[in-house]
Amino acid sequence: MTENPESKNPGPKGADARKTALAILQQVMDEGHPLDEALAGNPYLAKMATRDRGFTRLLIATVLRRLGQIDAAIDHCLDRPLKAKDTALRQILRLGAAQLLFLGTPPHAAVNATLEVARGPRLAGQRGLMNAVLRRLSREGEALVAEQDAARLNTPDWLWESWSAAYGEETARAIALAQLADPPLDLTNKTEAETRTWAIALGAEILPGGSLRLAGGQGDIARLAGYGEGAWWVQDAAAAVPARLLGDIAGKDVIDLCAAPGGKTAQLAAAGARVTAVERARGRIQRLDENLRRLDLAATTVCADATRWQPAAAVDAVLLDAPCSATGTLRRHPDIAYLKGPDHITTLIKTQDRLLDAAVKMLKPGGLLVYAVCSLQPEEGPERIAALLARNQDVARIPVTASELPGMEQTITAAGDFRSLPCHLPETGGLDGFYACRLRLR
Ligand SMILES: C[S@@+](CC[C@H](N)C(=O)[O-])C[C@H]1O[C@@H](n2cnc3c(N)ncnc32)[C@H](O)[C@@H]1O
Repeated sequence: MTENPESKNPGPKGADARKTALAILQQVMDEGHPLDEALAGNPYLAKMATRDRGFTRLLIATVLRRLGQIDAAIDHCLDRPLKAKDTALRQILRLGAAQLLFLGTPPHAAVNATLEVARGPRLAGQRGLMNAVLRRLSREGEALVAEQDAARLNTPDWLWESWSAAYGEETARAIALAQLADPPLDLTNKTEAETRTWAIALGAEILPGGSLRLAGGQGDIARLAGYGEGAWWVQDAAAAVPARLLGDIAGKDVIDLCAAPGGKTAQLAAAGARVTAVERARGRIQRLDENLRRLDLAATTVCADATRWQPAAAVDAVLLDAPCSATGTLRRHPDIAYLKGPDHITTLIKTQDRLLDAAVKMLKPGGLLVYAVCSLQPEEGPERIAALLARNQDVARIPVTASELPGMEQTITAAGDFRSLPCHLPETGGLDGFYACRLRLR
């Protein structure tokens, strides 16, 4: 097959993984549930053998990541378009196509197991069509895929247009292609001095910035060396940068706004700050507390809306990791491309502005604020900062310098902000798309 990052994967023998994949895909694509929630809420997935669970997840992720290519290939094999009401037929064909075109599943296994999913009276009349399309894909699929523009087809128009305008079409293409790959697993060490020790124990690569990188698909991370000891936590290498931009915070009072599940809270606490972590979602605060307990790190946690909450006294620094569209994390959350859209951004930027105004009010004179989002959309990043600087002359940007991010210099913008792209550090497996800006209250 052409330019496939996925390895040959025959999948399990029975149709159970495919049936589970179908149920989850329908929840996401037909009912609009976030993929993480659909995965977590599925009663069969947790009971599957590790290998079958891995295959099910990969199958769903491949359909979502390669949706444009898959749909174009299916449409090519149809004499007339599917009816809008034939949603189950469409999803089953997508699952079959993902196996045939991208997962290297042997054709007879992919076709037979996919048809098995369609057993039962409801889809009985459509099995002939499914069989014909899947068999045609197994014959012509490789040539079809070779002709396709993967970057453009798999990127919805709203993202393509936004990325092309913000970064240029060549970079938009590189971003789109980088988002197709299964992401690596990055870890942040609790103690910088132990980075090499844990890199050796885990067989991990040390990235610029100090994150440890393992291949993706590790399964249960609690089985990895160091988890039980609380030596590290999972955090993309780009997500680890914003907290570092606060510099030496040992002994300082730092507020972490929008804190759960606590990757950045852990960084701040491990750096020796007195941390107050503010999070609106009670369930997520519990997760944050559990994470800190495992890591043996301390922070004061507050369940509150950060746009209204104020500390008893102004602090030295605030880290605001604002809620955002998360379009920088499509390789981990490929559902976002289809569940979010420009309307969401319009709503999110109002919250981001309110959070920024609240965060500035928490600072002592001379205090630092780092604003971060895991979004590639300029409206949620530099445009929010431009708007803040225009309405509040008491804050000024403190540009990030190359000496602060050795080996990651390409992530520093002309204005001195941090802007990572999924196509950065390609030789090591890319980065999540993050934006961060550092400001000081005069
Ligand atoms: C991007 S996530 C934060 C990730 C976290 N900083 C980390 O590093 O692990 C955004 C978080 O903001 C929370 N949130 C959204 N709006 C909020 C608000 N108005 N006040 C406090 N928390 C909020 C969400 O519940 C979510 O947990």
